[in-house]
Amino acid sequence: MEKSKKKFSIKERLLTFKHVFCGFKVLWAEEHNARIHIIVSVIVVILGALLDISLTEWLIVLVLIGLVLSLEIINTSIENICDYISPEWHMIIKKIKDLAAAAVFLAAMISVVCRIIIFLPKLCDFFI
Ligand SMILES: Nc1ncnc2c1ncn2[C@@H]1O[C@H](COP(=O)(O)OP(=O)(O)OP(=O)(O)O)[C@@H](O)[C@H]1O
Repeated sequence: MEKSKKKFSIKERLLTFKHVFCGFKVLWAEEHNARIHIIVSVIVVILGALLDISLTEWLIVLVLIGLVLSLEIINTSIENICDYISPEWHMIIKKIKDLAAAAVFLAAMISVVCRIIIFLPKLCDFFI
């Protein structure tokens, strides 16, 4: 049925969460880089609570966690599409996968720099 003619259903909306959890399950099971991002994110949130970072700092930390994890999910999705349409080596597939990986790397590096700016002075105050 055409999407615009479908009736709105809360049950169907709730069922979409099932697909979301399947996505997270695949990510955790198949993507080792994503596991590292998730574990580091949990550590950063715990550190944020322990070091009592400000509201603005929380917003920056949380937005960057969301950005990096979302890009990792999109990267995984792109990799899967590539593997499906072209299991053999291809120059264009290489370009597509490298670009998607570069997007995750860029966000992860910006995130690392912001975390250093936010946490390093607080960690120094705490330990010194
Ligand atoms: N079919 C292909 N054709 C050309 N190059 C490929 C192909 N598959 C993988 N590559 C190259 O190998 C790299 C790693 O691809 P792979 O699919 O193994 O991702 P990965 O090891 O899971 O990487 P990531 O750490 O970004 O998740 C790609 O960035 C690309 O340069």
